[in-house]
Amino acid sequence: MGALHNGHISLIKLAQQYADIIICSIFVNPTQFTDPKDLEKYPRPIEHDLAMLQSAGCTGVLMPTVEEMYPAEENDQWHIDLGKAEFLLEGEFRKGHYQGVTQIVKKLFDAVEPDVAMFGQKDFQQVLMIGNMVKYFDLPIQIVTCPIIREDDGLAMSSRNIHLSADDRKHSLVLSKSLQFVMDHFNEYSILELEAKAKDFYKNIEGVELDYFTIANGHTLEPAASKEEENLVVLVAAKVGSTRLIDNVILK
Ligand SMILES: Nc1ncnc2c1ncn2[C@@H]1O[C@H](COP(=O)(O)OP(=O)(O)OP(=O)(O)O)[C@@H](O)[C@H]1O
Ligand SMILES: CC(C)(CO)[C@@H](O)C(=O)[O-]
Ligand code: BAL
Repeated sequence: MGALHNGHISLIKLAQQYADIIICSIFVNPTQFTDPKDLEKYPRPIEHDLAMLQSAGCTGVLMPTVEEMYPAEENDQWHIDLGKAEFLLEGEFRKGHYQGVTQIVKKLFDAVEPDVAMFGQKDFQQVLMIGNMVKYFDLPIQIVTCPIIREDDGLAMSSRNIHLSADDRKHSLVLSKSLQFVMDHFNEYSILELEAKAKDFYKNIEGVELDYFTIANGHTLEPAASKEEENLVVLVAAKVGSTRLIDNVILK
C-alpha cells in the first residue's frame, strides 16, 4: 500500500531469489478499510516510494487508480469462503477486512499473473487468508511468507508508525516486549498464565489499549488448547495513541 520502509524492501530482496522480474503494487485499497479516518490519513509518499523501489532493483511498479481497480460499470459482489479464521482477531476488529484484501489481491494477481507472490509475516492472518483465496480459485501462484523486519528496539516496521507521537513511539515497544516475554518464558508457564502475564504489560500505559493478545493455533487462529500443539503463534493488536498496531511471533 506504499509508504515504503525496509520491511517492504525485504520482500523485494527475497523476491530476487525467486524471480527475474519483480513487480511491486502500490495501491491503498479502499475496500479493506473499515475505519474511514484510517484510509484518509494513510501516508502516500509516492516519489520516495519509487526511489526506494528503484534502488532495491524492483523491475516494475503497478500503481492503479481506484477507478481502474473498481470501474463503476463493474458490479463486483465479492464474497468468498475464507474459512472460520476470517472472523477471528483482525477479522473481528476490522469487519469485512479480508473480503476486501482478497478481492484486491485477486485483481492484482489477474493483472500481473505472478508465479510467486511475497507477503509479510507481520500480517500473519492476511497470509493465511490469501493462501485460502489461492486454494479457493486453485491459482498457480506460490505464496511466500517473509520474516518481520523490526526497528533496532524491536518495533515491527509499519507504514502506520509514522503516525506515532514521541510518547506513542516509546509506548509502542510494549507489543514486541510482551511477545518476547512469551518466547522467553514459554517453558515456565501454562498458556493461560503466559497470556495473563503478557496482558499485564499493557496495564497502566497511558494511551495504550489492547485489542487482543492470544497464543493461537497457527492454522485455525483458534486459542491454543495446549503447549504441545504443533503450530503455535502469538498474535497481538493494540491501539497506541490513535494508531492501531499489530505484531506476532511464531513459537513453533
Ligand atoms: N515490518 C515488516 N516486515 C516484513 N514485511 C512487512 C513489514 N511491514 C509490512 N510488511 C509486508 O509488506 C506488505 C505490504 O504491506 P502494507 O503496504 O500493508 O504495509 P504495512 O507497513 O504493513 O502497513 P500498515 O502497517 O500500515 O498496514 C505486506 O505483505 C506486509 O505484511
Ligand atoms: C495485501 C495487500 C496488498 C492488499 O491491499 C495489503 O493488505 C498489504 O499490502 O498488506
Ligand atoms: N498491512 C495490511 C493491510 C492493512 O492494514 O490494511
